[in-house]
Amino acid sequence: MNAFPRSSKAASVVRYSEANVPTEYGTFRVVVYREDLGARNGFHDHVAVVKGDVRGDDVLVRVHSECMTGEVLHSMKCDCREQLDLGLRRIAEEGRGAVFYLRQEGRGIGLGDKIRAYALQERGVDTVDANRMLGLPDDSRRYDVAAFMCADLGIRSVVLLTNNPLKVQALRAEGVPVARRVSAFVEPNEHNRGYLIAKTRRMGHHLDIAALVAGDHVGPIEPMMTETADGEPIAPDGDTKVRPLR
Ligand SMILES: Nc1nc2c(ncn2[C@@H]2O[C@H](COP(=O)(O)OP(=O)(O)OP(=O)(O)O)[C@@H](O)[C@H]2O)c(=O)[nH]1
Ligand SMILES: [Zn+2]
Repeated sequence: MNAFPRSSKAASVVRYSEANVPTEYGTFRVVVYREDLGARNGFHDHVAVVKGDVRGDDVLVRVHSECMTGEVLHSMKCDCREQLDLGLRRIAEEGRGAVFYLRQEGRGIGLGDKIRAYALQERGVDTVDANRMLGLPDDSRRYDVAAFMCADLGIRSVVLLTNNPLKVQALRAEGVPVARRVSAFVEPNEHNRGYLIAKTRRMGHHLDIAALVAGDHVGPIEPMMTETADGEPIAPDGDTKVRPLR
């Protein structure tokens, strides 16, 4: 049995229900993990969207945080919906992997405060400073539930689809072996370019900052990069299991 998660909060998570769900990317096993938030706060239903037999090593995983505006309203202020689609599509292509859909809207501050932050962003404040002006953390997300899901599903190590180095670190801190990172790059649009620049400059996201700032087409160079467990970039053909993004 896997040793992770390390955080004690995951003690309040149970595998609650599961069923097959057909999607436009094929059929996935949808497994709901219910997190008990205590008598006053109810619960969160987090979801593992699973393809194939994920027991073992080097499983392609997208750990995704809820974004109601992007995913439901098709807001163009962020890249969340396209990244969720990318995750499902890539995992369907691999025939094996999982998207963990975590209910931590707005990098953990919730929808109400994310929209307060958006109101500040309308006045020119970037995504990080908007949270700070509200007295809220830059990013208060937790990854213990993702670690719990990995252990429960028999995932021993992951190939993580993300641009966010903190996500890699946070998962490792929870004891999840991240074998390497694969870029979750999606093409920017006129509304989310500033947001992507802020995430790159201020949160260290692995994106092509020069092209973003210049307003150029952001090409597929960076998405073809992968990293070793130590964060060293390796050539895309260094590992044939994960194909470069298109
Ligand atoms: N507070 C705040 N949250 C935002 C803003 N824009 C998007 N979000 C939230 O940011 C989160 C993005 O989650 P992810 O796509 O999983 O992760 P990420 O940190 O962007 O890293 P990637 O794995 O590279 O996508 C979601 O919870 C969104 O609701 C914003 O301007 N302010
Ligand atoms: Zn979003």
